[in-house]
Amino acid sequence: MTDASRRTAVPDLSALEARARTARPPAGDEGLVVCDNLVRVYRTEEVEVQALQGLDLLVAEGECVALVGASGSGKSTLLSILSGLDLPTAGRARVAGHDLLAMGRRERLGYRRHTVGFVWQQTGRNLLPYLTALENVTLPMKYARVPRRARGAKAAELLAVLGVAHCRDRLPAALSGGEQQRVAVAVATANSPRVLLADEPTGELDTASGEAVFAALRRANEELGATVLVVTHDPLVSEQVRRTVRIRDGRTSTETLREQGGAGEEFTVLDRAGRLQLPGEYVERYGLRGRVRLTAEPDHVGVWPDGPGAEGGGG
Ligand SMILES: Nc1ncnc2c1ncn2[C@@H]1O[C@H](COP(=O)(O)OP(=O)(O)OP(=O)(O)O)[C@@H](O)[C@H]1O
Repeated sequence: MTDASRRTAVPDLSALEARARTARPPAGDEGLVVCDNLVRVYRTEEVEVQALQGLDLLVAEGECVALVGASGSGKSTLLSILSGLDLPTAGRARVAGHDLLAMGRRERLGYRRHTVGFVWQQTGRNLLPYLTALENVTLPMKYARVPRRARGAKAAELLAVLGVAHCRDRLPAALSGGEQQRVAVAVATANSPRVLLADEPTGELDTASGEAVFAALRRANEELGATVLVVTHDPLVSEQVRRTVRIRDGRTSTETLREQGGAGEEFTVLDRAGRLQLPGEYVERYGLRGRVRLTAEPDHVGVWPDGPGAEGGGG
């Protein structure tokens, strides 16, 4: 088969682009967390910051996903939106059937109480300093009107599952940073949320404490059934989860999928409109600037630098 005939045997690029634009996953197979072209613009009097610039993300129920990316790439902004604390400027965000852009006050309160749990990086932000570990864990259940006896039993069980039963009657000030974060995971999972969000939960900890906190997040995922999204700069965390999503300039750019104990395979994310971000390393290596030439091959798409003799010069 000649190169030319090979090229005509596959759909041309505009057909592929049109197909990607209209592609929608079948109803009911959407994933527990769905972000579609999510935009968040912060406006102050002097500046406008586009923290999220059309971010797409699909997370299935039961996954444990690490979100990584350079400082300022939009990770915390995404987590704030998913937690129901912040509102996106445009796009679509659904979590467990809740439309995060359209929720009223009551639904938002219920969402934050029952559907999502949150662990912050700063240990002091997660726990009330004047309550013991056990009391901290029972508090969200009190707001959710769980009967008193059931609250105590569930809180004690959670602390045991997360390896901090010995901390139950101590105030946060009498706990190590790692213990405080594990108690924070217990607080965040007290009302059995479908989704547990954690923003750099091991960021302030030494390696051993970080490992213990990550083990607690894993337990929340594997034993308590929460879908976990964890923002992290910690390779210890990102290398131990099956799926790591990299955010670059307010968009999901690459994903690494890893089989247990194995090396990861990196994928680039294609959004629903057919757009993708080439890794900076490839852009540099092949001198890709401004316009590039695309070729539709039978089993792949080639990207070529524009310019004389470009095709065949490396793509
Ligand atoms: N309240 C705000 N007002 C204005 N700009 C903001 C606000 N919050 C975040 N930003 C900006 O939005 C962009 C994304 O910030 P974000 O905190 O989401 O990034 P990040 O990836 O979590 O960074 P880091 O890893 O440093 O925590 C940054 O440029 C930041 O300065």
